[in-house]
Amino acid sequence: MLERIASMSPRAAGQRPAQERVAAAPRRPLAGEDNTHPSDRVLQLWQSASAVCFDVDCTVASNDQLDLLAEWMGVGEQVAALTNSAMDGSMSLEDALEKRLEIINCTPADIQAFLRAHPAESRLVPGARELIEQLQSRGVAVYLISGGFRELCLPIARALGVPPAHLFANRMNWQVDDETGMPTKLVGFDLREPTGHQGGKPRAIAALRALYPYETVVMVGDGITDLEAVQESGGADMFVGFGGVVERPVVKASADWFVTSLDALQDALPRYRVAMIGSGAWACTAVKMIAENLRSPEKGSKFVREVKMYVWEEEVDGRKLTELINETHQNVKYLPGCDLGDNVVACPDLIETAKDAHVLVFCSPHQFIHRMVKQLAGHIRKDAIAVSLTKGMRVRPDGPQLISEMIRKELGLDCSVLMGANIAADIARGELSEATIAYNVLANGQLLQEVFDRPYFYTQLVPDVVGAEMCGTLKNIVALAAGFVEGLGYGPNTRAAIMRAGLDDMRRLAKALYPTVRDATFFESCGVADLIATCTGGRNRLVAKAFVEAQQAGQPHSFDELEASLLHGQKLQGVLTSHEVQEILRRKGWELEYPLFTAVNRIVCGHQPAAAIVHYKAAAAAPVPGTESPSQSTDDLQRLGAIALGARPAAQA
Ligand SMILES: NC(=O)C1=CN([C@@H]2O[C@H](COP(=O)(O)OP(=O)(O)OC[C@H]3O[C@@H](n4cnc5c(N)ncnc54)[C@H](O)[C@@H]3O)[C@@H](O)[C@H]2O)C=CC1
Ligand SMILES: O=C(CO)COP(=O)(O)O
Repeated sequence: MLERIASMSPRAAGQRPAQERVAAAPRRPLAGEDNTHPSDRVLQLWQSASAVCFDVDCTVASNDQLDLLAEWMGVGEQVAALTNSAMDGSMSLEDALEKRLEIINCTPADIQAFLRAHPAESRLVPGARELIEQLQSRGVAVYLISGGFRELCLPIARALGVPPAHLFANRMNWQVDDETGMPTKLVGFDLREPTGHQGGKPRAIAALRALYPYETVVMVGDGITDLEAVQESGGADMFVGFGGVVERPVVKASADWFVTSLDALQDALPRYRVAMIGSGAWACTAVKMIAENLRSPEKGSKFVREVKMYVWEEEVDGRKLTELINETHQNVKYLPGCDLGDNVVACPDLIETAKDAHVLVFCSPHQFIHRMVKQLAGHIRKDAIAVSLTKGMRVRPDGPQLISEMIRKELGLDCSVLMGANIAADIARGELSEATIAYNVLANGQLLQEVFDRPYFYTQLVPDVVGAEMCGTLKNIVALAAGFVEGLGYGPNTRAAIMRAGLDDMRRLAKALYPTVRDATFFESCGVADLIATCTGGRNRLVAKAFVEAQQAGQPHSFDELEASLLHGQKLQGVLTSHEVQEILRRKGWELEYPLFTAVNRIVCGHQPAAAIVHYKAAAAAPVPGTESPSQSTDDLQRLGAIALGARPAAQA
């Protein structure tokens, strides 16, 4: 991720959903060709722009500000003639600026009075603020590059939401009073600014490109100095001529695209497609929220209304599940009774679902993701972004691989995660819930907030993808422990003790495997809140409790049997995760360091009875039948409290 540097950095290349990137500039329009409609190539460049530079006077501000100041000072006509000469190219920019300042001859007090009398908000070109807002919300860097003066342009930048650091303009030179040290008289302008010279705009753009890896830069402006931006190497890739305030024939003839309204540029911005990969209880709840957002009129200019959902096809009551969903707008098997919305389209074809999407939401049980990702490779947009709602990991010979890592590696996409205290069925009913969106690229996290945030679903941004994902993954093991103690009939003290011990294992293991993980992440929704929600209301807890109760009733059932009978097709993640995590602990020789995780795994594997959970340290240290457990030394047992607790490992009892 590229962190924002003084709010100036672009998103990392390839991490922003946008149309396909094109590096080469479009050909110059032929004489007489109609450039008032964008060609495909021009549209492609506009939609893939990583930075857009706007001229100020007569482009985003509805007049030439120096002319307006001159009018205010009573020398309007003389100055306007010089302005037009410079914009048409019949006089050099330096000369025109110098001469105009000489005529205006103002003081700082005159400028302040002028700005008070002409508030910037009332001088914006219609649609300028909205266009800039839309570009910024898509992660496009916006700059103002003016041949005018900073003193006059700053209020315009502020009114447009463009940071001062994104404004390139000339600076007035002031004579300073020797007595007071205050500026008094205008004495020309600072010639060191590139914008004070012919060819200054392409130079300013080249300087930006040297700093940031912008692939496509577009210049928008009304004058000949704006057109220069594409005429020198290192400058912009495309020039949009703007004739909404003044129409200049040379500019119109040479622009790659000529518009008279900024709305035309906004209308041509790409609208993002969102696709959901998964159709279980949480996937359906999430797609319901997404669909609500995509239906709302305010989102219409930015997102495509329809959201495709990949459904693992199966038959329900003799009908295909996808057909049932598309007919009833409900997933009758995994989230019955919940209206997903008429803009959700169920699709049994994974590639068909994902191929056009700019935002790919992964929410399948973790054991299926690797196969899906392999299938998708080479069939998705290169500029898409991904977010994973899946809680789980994969273990490879060289160590663990989180789902977000897998997506990033196999598909080459930036992948954020959304994790939190989110029991699907409760949120589907509209009950208030919170989630953490953990991002690598801030702008992508912000875009995801627009996709997910609902009045009953608040998201918080956290820059710790691995930390959030480790929380979501590991808490499923603790939830099994919580189910065991509940099934055993223990009260709140014991349940809280188990949750605390689990949180401790979670935090230490996350940090041991990924040293960048932040402690603060454990206080977010993805951390302690999800732990509480899952340990008190989730499916892992439910099935673990039933596991104990079945044993106590003398009718033991395996986890697989209980999953099938209690969850009706929904998938338990905790048992698989317990095995995966234990494999990591075993390989690293860390089994005793994480006693709650190890004890849960011993119980899940049948090496310990469920009752051993309340002596989890002893249970973790007990020998595993048929193996040489490294945890059998007296020192280890004493250190872990096994002897102090007086516990006798079940296998030996
Ligand atoms: N249900 C919940 O409350 C929450 C679940 N999660 C996480 O979200 C992820 C997805 O869970 P849910 O949406 O709840 O799913 P689910 O457990 O309700 O449903 C299982 C899904 O897997 C699909 N499936 C079955 N066999 C498949 C196969 N061979 N290939 C591909 N798909 C297959 C089913 O069609 C179904 O859509 C999990 O990692 C879970 O931990 C996260 C937060 C809340
Ligand atoms: O992750 C969850 C809640 O945030 C759901 O957990 P379960 O899979 O145990 O239901």
